[in-house]
Amino acid sequence: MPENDEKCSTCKDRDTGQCNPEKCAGPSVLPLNEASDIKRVVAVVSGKGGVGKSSVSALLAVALARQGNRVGILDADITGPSIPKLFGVIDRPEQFNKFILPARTITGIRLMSLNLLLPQEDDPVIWRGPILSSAVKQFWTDVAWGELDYLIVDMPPGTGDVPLTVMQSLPLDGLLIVSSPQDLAMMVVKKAIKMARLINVPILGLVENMSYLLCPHCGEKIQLFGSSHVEEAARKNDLPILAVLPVDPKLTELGDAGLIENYNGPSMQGFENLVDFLDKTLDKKTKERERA
Ligand SMILES: Nc1ncnc2c1ncn2[C@@H]1O[C@H](COP(=O)(O)OP(=O)(O)OP(=O)(O)O)[C@@H](O)[C@H]1O
Repeated sequence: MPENDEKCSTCKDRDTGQCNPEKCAGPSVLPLNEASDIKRVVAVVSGKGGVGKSSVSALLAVALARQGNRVGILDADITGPSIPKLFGVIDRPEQFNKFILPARTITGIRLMSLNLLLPQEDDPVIWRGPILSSAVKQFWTDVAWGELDYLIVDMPPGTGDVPLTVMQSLPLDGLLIVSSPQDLAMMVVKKAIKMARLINVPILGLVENMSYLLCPHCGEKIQLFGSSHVEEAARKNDLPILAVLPVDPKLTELGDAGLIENYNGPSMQGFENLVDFLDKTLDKKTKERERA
C-alpha cells in the first residue's frame, strides 16, 4: 500500500497519520460473481444531497433501456435510498442458490437497494460507515445481475465511507457529477472531483440539474436558483458539460407516483444525448483496453 504518498491523504489513520489499508486506494477491485456479466459501470455522484442525483441515475437508466440496453441500478445510497420508490418497486428480492436476485421494474431494469430488504420501507438504517460499505460490496459480490450492458451506481452524496468504497472496490468506467446551480458555486463539487482524481477514477463529466424553469406561458428560461456556474466549473476542472436539465414539476410528480419510467418531458433529450456520449466514450475505452 502506498504510504505517505498523495493517495493516502484520503485514507490516513487519524491517530497514527499512517496509511489505513482499509481505506487505501490500493488495487482492491472486487471480482464479479459468476452469475453476473457487466460490461460498463457508471457511478452518479454529487457533492451534496438533494440536487437530483437519484433522479438523474433513474432517468439515465430509463434512457439506456429505451435504446435497447440491458440495465441495472445499484442503489449505494444506503441510508437514503430512493431508487425503488421512483420506480414503484416494492417486491423483496428473492434468493437463488447463494445469490440475491435483483428486483425488476416494469420495463425490466434490474434494481438492488437496501430499501427492498427492510421490513418497512420507512425503517431508518442506523449503521456505521464500515457496515454501510460492506452492504454496498455485497450488492456487487452477492447479487446475480445477469448480463448487463450498463450498471448505474447511485452514490450517497458527499465524500464519505461509501463513495470511497465504491470508487475503490467497483471497476468503475467513470463518474457523472450531478450538481445544481447553487451547489456548483460551492466547494463541495470540487471535493468530489478531487476525491475521484486522488483515487484515479475517471470523471466523465458534469450534469447540471434544476438549471432553469421554462415559463409555461412564454417559454422564457427562469433561473430559479440563480445563474449557472457549470461552465466555469467545467472550464476550471477541464471537464465536459454532459447535460443541463430544467426543473420539471412532471418529473417530481411521476417520481413520487413511482412512475419515472413514463417520463417523456424536456429533460429526456438531454439523457438521450448522454447515452450517445457514454456509448461512444466507453466504446473507445473498451477498444483501448483490448488493444493494450
Ligand atoms: N429536474 C427536476 N425537476 C423537478 N424536480 C426534480 C428534478 N430533479 C429532482 N427533482 C426532485 O427533487 C427531489 C430530490 O431529488 P433526488 O432524490 O433525485 O435527489 P438526490 O440528490 O438523489 O437526493 P439525496 O441526496 O437525498 O439522495 C425529488 O423530489 C425529485 O423528484
